[in-house]
Amino acid sequence: MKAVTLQTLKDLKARNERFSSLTCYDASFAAAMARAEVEVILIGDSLGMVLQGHDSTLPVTVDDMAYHTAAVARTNKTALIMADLPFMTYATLPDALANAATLMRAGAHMVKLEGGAWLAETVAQLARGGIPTCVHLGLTPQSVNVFGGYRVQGRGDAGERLLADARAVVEAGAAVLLLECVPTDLARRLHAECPVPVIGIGAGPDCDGQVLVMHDMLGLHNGKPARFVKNYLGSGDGSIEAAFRQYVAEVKDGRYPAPEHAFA
Ligand SMILES: Nc1nc(=O)c2c([nH]1)NC[C@@H]1CN(c3ccc(C(=O)N[C@@H](CCC(=O)O)C(=O)O)cc3)CN21
Ligand SMILES: CC(C)C(=O)C(=O)O
Ligand SMILES: [Mg+2]
Repeated sequence: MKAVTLQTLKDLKARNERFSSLTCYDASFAAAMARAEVEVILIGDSLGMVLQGHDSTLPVTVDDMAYHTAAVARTNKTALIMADLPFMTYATLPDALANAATLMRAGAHMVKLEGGAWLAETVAQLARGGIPTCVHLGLTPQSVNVFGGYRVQGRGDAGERLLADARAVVEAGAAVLLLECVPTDLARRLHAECPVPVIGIGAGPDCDGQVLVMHDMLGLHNGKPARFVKNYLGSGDGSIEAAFRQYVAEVKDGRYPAPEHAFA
């Protein structure tokens, strides 16, 4: 696969073609994802839960994120590499710029931030400084204590507010949007009007890309998996690489996500 850039994602969107994304935190899995041609790798702050064993993403630091981003970037030279800015590391503009720079130096090609319209100035300043952003909307796990749990977001009036947030950050220069755990109809409406690529997780099929936490799609989770999770281990020859390949194929041909992976 040729190296994936933001332009690649724009070209795929223009042709209404789907692309795949998985979280990844280390060099060996990153190499397998290169072989399986996963287009976008996310070094997610979910590493606080799946690697470190915390019960939320809040304890994760920029140094944690830089360590895992560097490991991934050493062995995967083809995916577009996106890294999460962790909890409270972009609450002020100077912090956002300095912390995003740390992740870019570690090997990220773009950073992801959770929030809405209030991020507009941050997104604009990062873009001016040469750092593309993905804005994560809907179920933003860094706000789990505000939500009171990991629950579907954007039902009813909250859906209109989410659309307004999306418009504000795109206007400010967000390069990509990520929609987590929102009703399929809301994702469809946003996707229909959005000029930049939209990645979904638990947002139904009408997104440009899909993302899953790697551990989830390999069947490793503590307790009940979220509705959007599909286990790909056991695909093909049973290897981890075959699981990645099957996921990529199913995202591209629309078999994933099926209605049972989405919220009506
Ligand atoms: N392993 C893992 N997978 C993830 O997808 C993930 C993490 N960790 N850590 C950070 C966040 C937390 N996320 C979560 C966690 C739980 C649900 C969940 O259980 N959702 C319910 C929604 C119930 C409802 O409101 O109707 C579900 O049934 O899917 C969703 C996303 C997504 N992220
Ligand atoms: C669930 C995805 C979108 C994420 O932000 C993460 O893995 O941290
Ligand atoms: Mg995250």
